[in-house]
Parts: sequence; C-alpha cells; structure tokens
Amino acid sequence: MKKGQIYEGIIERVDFPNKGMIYIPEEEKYVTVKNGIPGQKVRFMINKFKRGNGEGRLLEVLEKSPLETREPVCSIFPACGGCMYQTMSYEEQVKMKEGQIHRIMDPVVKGDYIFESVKESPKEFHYRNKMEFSFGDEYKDGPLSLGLHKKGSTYDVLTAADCQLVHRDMNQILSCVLAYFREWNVSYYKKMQHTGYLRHLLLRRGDTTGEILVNLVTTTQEEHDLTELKEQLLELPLEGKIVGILHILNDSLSDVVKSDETRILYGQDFFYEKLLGLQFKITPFSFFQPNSRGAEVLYETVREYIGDIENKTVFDLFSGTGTIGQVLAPVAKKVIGVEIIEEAVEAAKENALRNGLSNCKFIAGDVFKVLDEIEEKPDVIVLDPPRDGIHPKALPKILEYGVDRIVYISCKMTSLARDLEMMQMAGYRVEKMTAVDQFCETVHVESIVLLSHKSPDSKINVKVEFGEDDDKISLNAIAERAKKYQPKPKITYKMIQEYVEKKYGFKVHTAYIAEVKRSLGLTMYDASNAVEELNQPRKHPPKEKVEAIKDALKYFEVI
Ligand SMILES: C[S@@+](CC[C@H](N)C(=O)[O-])C[C@H]1O[C@@H](n2cnc3c(N)ncnc32)[C@H](O)[C@@H]1O
Repeated sequence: MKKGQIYEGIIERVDFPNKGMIYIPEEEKYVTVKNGIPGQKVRFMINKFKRGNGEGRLLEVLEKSPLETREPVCSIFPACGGCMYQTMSYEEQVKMKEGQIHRIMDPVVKGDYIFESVKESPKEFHYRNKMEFSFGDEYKDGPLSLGLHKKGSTYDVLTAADCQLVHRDMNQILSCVLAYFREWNVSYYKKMQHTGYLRHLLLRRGDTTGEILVNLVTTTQEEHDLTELKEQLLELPLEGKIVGILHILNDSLSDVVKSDETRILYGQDFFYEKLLGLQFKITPFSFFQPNSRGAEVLYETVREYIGDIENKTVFDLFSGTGTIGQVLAPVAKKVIGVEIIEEAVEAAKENALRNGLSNCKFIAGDVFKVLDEIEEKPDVIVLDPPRDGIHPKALPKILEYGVDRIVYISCKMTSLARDLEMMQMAGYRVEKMTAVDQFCETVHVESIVLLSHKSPDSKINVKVEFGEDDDKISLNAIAERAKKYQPKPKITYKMIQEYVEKKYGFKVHTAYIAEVKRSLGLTMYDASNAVEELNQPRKHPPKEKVEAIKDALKYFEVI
C-alpha cells in the first residue's frame, strides 16, 4: 500500500469520532477513511500513514448505504461536514454511537459493568441553543457567505440559511444579517492576510424562554453604523424575542470567537434559559450545554447516578455556569463548584441566588490549583471536564480524596477512556455507564460514568512468588503489562522549540506556541504559565513561525 494509491471498499463500521473502517483484502489490512456512513461503498485514496496504519481520503461514494433511508433535510449536505448522519434514521445513529462506545470502553473497563442504552435527545432537530456562524465566501472571490465551513476546509464557508440544528428564529436572523452586509458590500475577515471586517455571528437562544442574544463579531479595521441592521433584526417576525444585540470587537489572529471589547447595540449582554425548573443567566462566552432538552436528560442521569447526597458535600469540578451543582444542591448539604472562566463563575453565583440556593459556593480558578487551596473535603464528586479530559497532574489530586462515588461526564470518549484507566488503577471501579445523544446527526455523544471506591469488607493474605514456573508470576509479563500503561511521552514546549530551531534555524517563543495551540483548540497545560497566558493579551506570531510550529506539532503527532 502506497500514498496516492486508489482503492474501492465498503465502510464496515464507523469508529469514534469519524473513522470509517474499510478492509482491503489484497493487503489484509484495515484503513480508516473519514466522512463516510457505515455500509457505503466508496472510492478513496491513501493519503497518509499513522503508526503504520493507512488513512484514506474519500473521493466518491459509489453506492449508498442500506442504512441511508432518508433524504437530506438541509441544502448544504453533504458539503458541510456538520450533520454527517442526517440520511440515517435516528434509531440507526444511536445504535452506531452505542457500538462506538463499546469498542472504546470494553477493553478499558475492568470487570463487569452495567451499560445502559444511549439516551436519545428529546429533540432530533432544532436542538442547539448556540451556534457560531462564520463570514467568508464559498469559493475564491464568491459572494459573501455566512454559515459553516465546508468539510475539510478552513477557508470556504457555506451559507447555512436552513441549518436544521438550530431554531428557525436563528435561520431568519442569519438570513437578515447576511442580506444586510451583502447589500452594503461589506468585507469579511481573511485569516491569512489579516484584513477585513466581518468575522462571526454567534447566536444563542433559550429553548424554554425563547430569549435570543445576537452577537456580531468583527475586527476594528472598518467602522460601520449598525443602527439600520439593529432595526431590521428587531422587526423580524420571530417566535422568540431578541433580548440583546452585541457588537463584539476581536482583532486576534486566531479564529476563536472571543471579545476584545463588547458594545451593546440593543438590550442586555445576557439571556436566560431554564433547565429542570431552575433559571440560568448565560453570558455570550460562558459554557452552557448546547442542547437544553438533552442537558435535562444528562443532569437527571447525573442525579440518579450520584445517588443519596443528603448531608453530603458535593464537588462540581469544571462547573461552567454551575448548572450541575445547582441541580444537586436542593438535596445536598453543600455544593462547591470550580471553574476556570471567571465570567461563568460570576453567572453561577448569580444563578444560585436567583434559584434561592444558599448552600452553593463557586470558586474561579484552575481545578489543579484550587484543590490545593480549599479546606473543605468532598463526599462525592462530579467531573465534567472539557474535551481533552482531566490533566494528568490534576486527576491524582481528585482521586486522593478517595470519595465513594464519582460521576464523570465526557464529550470525548477517548479522553474518558484514558482517564478511566488511571481511575481504575487508583482503586475505582466502573459501576454503570450510559450516554446522552446531545448531538443528533453529528459524530458526537456525551458519555456518563458512575465510579465507586469501596474499602474492602475483609482482607485475605496472599503469598505471591515470582519466577518462570507455572505456579509463579512471571516478572516479564508484569513488565510487559506495565509498558502498556506507560503514558505517552509529553511533548513539551522545549521539544517544539528545539525542533523548530534545528529545522528552520529560528527560535519561537512559548507564547507563540501557546497561541498556535490555542488557535487549533489544543490544551495549553504543558506550558508552566499556561493559565496566566490565557489571561494575557494575545501574541501574534508571524506566518512563517505559525507554519513552523504547526509542522513541529505534526511531527510530534500532537495534531
Ligand atoms: C464541558 S464544560 C462543563 C460545564 C458544566 N459542568 C455544564 O454542564 O454546563 C467544561 C468546563 O470546564 C472549564 N474548564 C476548562 N479547564 C478547566 C480547568 N483547568 N479548571 C477549571 N475549569 C476548567 C471550562 O471553562 C468549561 O466551563
């Protein structure tokens, strides 16, 4: 098998997150091909090898899958990679995700555990309460577009006027904003040249309240009077109600939606959403589960898994706007939430007050540091970390409490599997697992695990003899097993700097590496000053340094 070679084959299954597995009989090997549906016959080209395994790029779907029993519901399918599975019935999507969880978790979990079927989202479509649309064009010098990136492209943007993941109010707002800027021929921001005005349209809409926050993100490179746009938006015949229109200024090089300055054009800079009878104030950038109705299923499962918490102190680590903690607070003795984004912590405190909960405390900071500083000890812990899971230095601190029960929520099952290995080594046992399909039509799913740590009821003494005889334990076998558990070597900033200097002959600052990693959505933990850097003004690396750093990240298989 060589790079550039073209094959045809049937996608036997799709592994998490988007790995179509195709068997090539003549090579007696599987290759992975992205963006396919199980059962499709496809033509693909081998484009790289990772740890000796071939990876192919899908060129053409030759035959539909028998699982594709529906017509697409949106006009930009399949060019937009967002809702890959919309031609499969929802039942089949859920089955596929269940299989993916089993294939990742079963080899990792030790002993028997209860797997409860994946819980469906109460809404299959129009479920997202938040969407980030980008401005751009569909092809070079095409008309202004506003929507989602073309599959596999960081530049081409497809207009998502009939996106079926969001409420129709959001479709109307998108069309209004696009028509307005097209009429006035306003430029969009070009990443490579760092020129232009329009960047993103961030829309948030409470599913229960119908409250809508419109956030227009632009650079400061041009000045436009947005009064007319504001008036047009307020006149739209929406089912919900616009409560705020914000103009967010962002001149950073990275493509992350963020604010250097926020101007309120209309109303307020927050909206309310209700979950399980509680009310939550949400600001433009604070994390909130994107599928409100799905989040209720998720939180009810957390409530069930955590069990009896009367008179117990609950730690809600990675607490966002404090939703999980507040769902548990009415029955707990005390809830302590820890969250790194200060804006979210402020909202959490306000939310607890509004919900009449006086037994909640929310602390701003990195879990890794905060756990050293708080005196209280938890009886049970809920973990809901970001996609990459829990930092390997923070996890031992959490496990040291030795609480009886931990509920771990994860939106990336591969990170969850890695953390479960460490948790089991520390004496925890996986009792139960399920998932909530908060992301219908897409490759994602939210997993939930209950772990318990029981002290033994009694002890027996066992004498173990090491050696190579049948009745002895082989030291070689132990060494082999230990090798399996060795963590992957950590790729430090120093290694990246040395690689770049050797290959390109120039030095790169750690802040540049941090900026490139941030722009790629990677964690920045391995910089000793990572958390401080998150709060620093951005350092804008020159293009050649960005490319050199990305090259190093590829070399070390970080990306
Ligand atoms: C998946 S969200 C969960 C939020 C919340 N539990 C919920 O259900 O809405 C993960 C949260 O962890 C926060 N976070 C990321 N890294 C963190 C860290 N090192 N320490 C504390 N919080 C962190 C993020 O800002 C985000 O709000």
